[in-house]
Amino acid sequence: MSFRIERAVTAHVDAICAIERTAVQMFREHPVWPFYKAISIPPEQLEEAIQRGLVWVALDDESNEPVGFVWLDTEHGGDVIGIAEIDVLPAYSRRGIGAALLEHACDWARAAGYRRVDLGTLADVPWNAPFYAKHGFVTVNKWDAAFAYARDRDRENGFPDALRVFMSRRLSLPAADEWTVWPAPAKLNLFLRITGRREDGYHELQTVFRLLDWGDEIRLRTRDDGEIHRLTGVPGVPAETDWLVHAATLLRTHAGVRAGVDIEVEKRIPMGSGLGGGSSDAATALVALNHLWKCGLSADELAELGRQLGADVPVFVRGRSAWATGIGEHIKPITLPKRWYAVLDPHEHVSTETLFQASELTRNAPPATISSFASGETLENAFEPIVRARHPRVAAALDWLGGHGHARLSGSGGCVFLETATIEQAEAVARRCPASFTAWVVEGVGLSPLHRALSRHGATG
Ligand SMILES: C[C@@](CO)(OP(=O)(O)O)[C@H](O)COP(=O)(O)OP(=O)(O)OC[C@H]1O[C@@H](n2ccc(N)nc2=O)[C@H](O)[C@@H]1O
Ligand SMILES: Nc1ncnc2c1ncn2[C@@H]1O[C@H](COP(=O)(O)OP(=O)(O)O)[C@@H](O)[C@H]1O
Repeated sequence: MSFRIERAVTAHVDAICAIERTAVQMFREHPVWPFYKAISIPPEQLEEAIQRGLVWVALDDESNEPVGFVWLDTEHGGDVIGIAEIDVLPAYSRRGIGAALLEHACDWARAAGYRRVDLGTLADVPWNAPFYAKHGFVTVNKWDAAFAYARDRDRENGFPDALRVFMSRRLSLPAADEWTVWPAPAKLNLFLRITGRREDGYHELQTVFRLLDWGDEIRLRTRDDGEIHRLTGVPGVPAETDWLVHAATLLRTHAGVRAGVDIEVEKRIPMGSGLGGGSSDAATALVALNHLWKCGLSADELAELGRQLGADVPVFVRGRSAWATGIGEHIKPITLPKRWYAVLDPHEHVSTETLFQASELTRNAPPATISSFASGETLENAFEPIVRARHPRVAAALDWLGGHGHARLSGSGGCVFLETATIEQAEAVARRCPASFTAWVVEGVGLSPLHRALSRHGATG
């Protein structure tokens, strides 16, 4: 039997839950059984982890069905990542599938700049602690402050503490000629008002950019020959027009760099959706390559290069949820409460340029204030009436979501969203989403995942 490891997709959720249910039967005779019997993987949490690219499956090459999986957990924070779960169907054990999954996850974590992988397991089960020990994990003092988070979670779950052992494996940073992995987060515009038009046709606006803990994944590997190659790309976007390539080329020229780069992208942010995917990809290329190529450009210089690429690029370069004015380039970081979002994709490409040209667009709105936004008084999006009139599918998505709370359009659309105070509320809305739309749940963040990655990779900027 041969197998391959791939990123899990939403369609794998049921199979993964079934693998876990089958694998747990191996503990029937173990004192931990009453606990394991009572809990199982929450499918919604698994789906969110899959959408964030944190789950991989081992697929049987013949059946193409998952026979094992590994799930990483970023809750530890800083440069530490956790293994939330790893399971292989008992019928497929002793074929190296578990080891391959473990190595795959550790390789990804290393490329993403993580310096340590932690896990909690059972000391006395041969396929638990001894298996991890064979793969470079060492048992740590479980009372160490670094494991307080894991101990708390065990306590919340009622896991019998005496059976638990925590293990860690150190990871080295990728060498200069190895692949590195960088996030390109999406954004939502929590409101958008147009206050004027400049002589060059660009519009003066006010908006709040909320960065999300979800987005595209960019892989970069520097080259000595100065060439910029996009190896896997954005469907429907040729390399010559890809913002990633534009950003890399602009930085290389501006900073007089001799090196080049290989680029791969895993596109998750729908294009032309108002979630800023192209702009964020460009910002990630600028910020990550500034580090990898050792250009030494300041955040101001990078943001200015970003502005030359597009109005939305600077906020992603700065990496903070922000109040923005000008054409979107004057950015003031803003502290927003912890919130989740149910985001709906009506599968409608909306042209930003066409909307900005619409005759019915309100271009002379009075300026709003941060306090009018914070009080909930200013939450409108100037594009919404026009998008509603021109794009019935987006209107239908707004109407459906509006049945659950205050539905909003992001940027020029077509994605729409609803803000909630708890993850469960967002999940409850996403669960009921009609099949004609795609819904998912994302968390808003203050600091961009790109900048967290930059710190992990040892940069200060
Ligand atoms: C509407 C917003 C809100 O965040 O986002 P999206 O819906 O695109 O995500 C942005 O303002 C979009 O920014 P971005 O997508 O970077 O715009 P650009 O590529 O610079 O410009 C695309 C076109 O939109 C128009 N444009 C853009 C920004 C702006 N402040 N005034 C404009 O008039 C210009 O006609 C330009 O030709
Ligand atoms: N790396 C990229 N990712 C997404 N879109 C890109 C990229 N490079 C170029 N584009 C082009 O930019 C257009 C706008 O993309 P995007 O930023 O996703 O939308 P929006 O501005 O609505 O948030 C796409 O339709 C696509 O043609």
